[in-house]
Amino acid sequence: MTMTSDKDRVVIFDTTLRDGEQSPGATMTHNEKLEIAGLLDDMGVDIIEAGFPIASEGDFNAVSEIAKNATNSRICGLARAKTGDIDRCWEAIRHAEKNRIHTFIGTSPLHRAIPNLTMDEMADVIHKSVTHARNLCDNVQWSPMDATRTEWDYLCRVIEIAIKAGASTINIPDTVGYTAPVESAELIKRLIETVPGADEVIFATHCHNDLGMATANSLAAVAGGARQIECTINGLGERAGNTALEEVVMALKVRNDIMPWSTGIDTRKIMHISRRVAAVSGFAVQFNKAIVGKNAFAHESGIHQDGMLKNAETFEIMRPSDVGLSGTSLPLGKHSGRAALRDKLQQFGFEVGDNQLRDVFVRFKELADRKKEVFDDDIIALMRSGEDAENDHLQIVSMKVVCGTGGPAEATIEMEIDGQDVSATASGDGPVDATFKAIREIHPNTARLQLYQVQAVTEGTDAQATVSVRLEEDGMIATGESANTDTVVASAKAYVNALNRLIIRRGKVGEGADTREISYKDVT
Ligand SMILES: CC(=O)SCCNC(=O)CCNC(=O)[C@H](O)C(C)(C)COP(=O)(O)OP(=O)(O)OC[C@H]1O[C@@H](n2cnc3c(N)ncnc32)[C@H](O)[C@@H]1OP(=O)(O)O
Ligand SMILES: CC(C)C(=O)C(=O)O
Repeated sequence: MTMTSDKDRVVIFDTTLRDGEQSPGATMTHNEKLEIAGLLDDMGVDIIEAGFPIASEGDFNAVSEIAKNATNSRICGLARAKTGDIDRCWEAIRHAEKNRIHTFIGTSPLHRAIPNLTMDEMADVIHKSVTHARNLCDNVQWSPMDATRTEWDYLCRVIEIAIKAGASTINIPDTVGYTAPVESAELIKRLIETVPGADEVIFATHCHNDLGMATANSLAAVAGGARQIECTINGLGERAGNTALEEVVMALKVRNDIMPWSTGIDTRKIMHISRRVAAVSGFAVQFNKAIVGKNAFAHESGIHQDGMLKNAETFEIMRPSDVGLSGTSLPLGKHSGRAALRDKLQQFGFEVGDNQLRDVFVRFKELADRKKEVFDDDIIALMRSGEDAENDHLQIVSMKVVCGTGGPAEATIEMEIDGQDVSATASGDGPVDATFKAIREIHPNTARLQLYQVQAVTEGTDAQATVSVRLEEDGMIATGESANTDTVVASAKAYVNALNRLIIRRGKVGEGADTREISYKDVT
């Protein structure tokens, strides 16, 4: 058993509802915020930054209600270095069992220029604002916004002022995602070594992902001595986003050997909250997003699928169940191999021998070359359309259909009949009618079309259509089915499948049952 002391514990501060909501277009409704806050509370987030109460009535109401409902998490509100902001924030969070005022001001030269304050004037504002917050709430966090572009001496000076005024958490924001891991670790380490009183407070890291380094910078800051990570679900946040909660939490769990710090997060709740945040914010998660992306536990290529079927550790460093997924997914596609195909067929109850597998695999690859993704239904349709294929009397070699406005459709079909190539061209009322007429020219018959049915079995414009055809001849019924991304091709194959079965039936009715001469047209 691993023993964890307080100094090894990393506090998770989630700001999905504040910085996350600042993403253009990510605004959440009151009830959605309450729902997400409930999920954060339930998954073990230590501190929820629920909003910026001065920003609007809506924000104030949401923060207030979240504060009243919280059961485990500490509820925090953001406030500028202004008495009015801080008072409003306190009003919203005061009913929480555990609360925090987070007040901030931009300390870098660029940000000092905005309110046009000298270094001394800003130092005074910081002293007054933190003191005011501390008089209201016994848990105050202070942030020098744009800390990573603030002069070293000034940064040390203002942090010391905030600590002396009563802040118990000092957050070091990399507001514009400018820092890099080595620098991030070094900055926190030097601040803790240099600033008087630093060892009595918790240092936090708040990173943005403008250069794609937010997760790395946050973990480096922890290595440097920070013990609070500010983050959001799915990495939602201003511009390129904030540090993703799921990434830092899982990194600390999976690589605890080199990053021996723990969090209180129940990681099995990650996937659910990720999906809910994506749904309510309208920000879909990119497919290849670490931990929560659709492909994070999916393997399409044959070598990987084969490895996964033999030992999941070959290509996965964490178990899907660790993040709340029921399992790995092995979607079939053009890069898949026989091992995964056989496994998928077995799941559907198809036990195939090596020869049949070889045959299905060839047709599967043909399909995968035409389709982006091969769905389960595609595989079932593929198996159905392949039944009896070896005994087929009539086989389509190629077909070309021209249709559109301004004239009847025309179909040219080339078929192989007992090793002989034959072709015919026919026109008809639409592409399917022309196709069936061309087939009838090649293989004349009196079979009546009883049923023609098209069904899209998979999604999208490249969906496979399954076509069913039922023929009746002298009281004998034969059905054929085929699936293809091209509905007309599926129709032709289904029709030919039905004819093939009819031919077999004719043979079975009795010797000489099929007395009609089958005339084939030679290829010209
Ligand atoms: C890096 C971050 O994420 S910081 C948080 C950013 N989040 C937000 O801004 C979302 C919520 N904000 C809002 O709803 C609005 O900006 C409000 C209500 C806070 C303020 O609205 P307005 O009064 O209309 O001001 P506006 O947004 O145009 O400008 C911000 C003002 O705050 C001042 N300001 C900015 N940061 C601070 C600070 N930490 N302390 C004191 N004043 C500040 C600016 O100098 C500017 O002042 P001015 O109006 O005297 O020029
Ligand atoms: C308010 C602060 C912490 C912030 O969001 C930032 O600097 O990015």
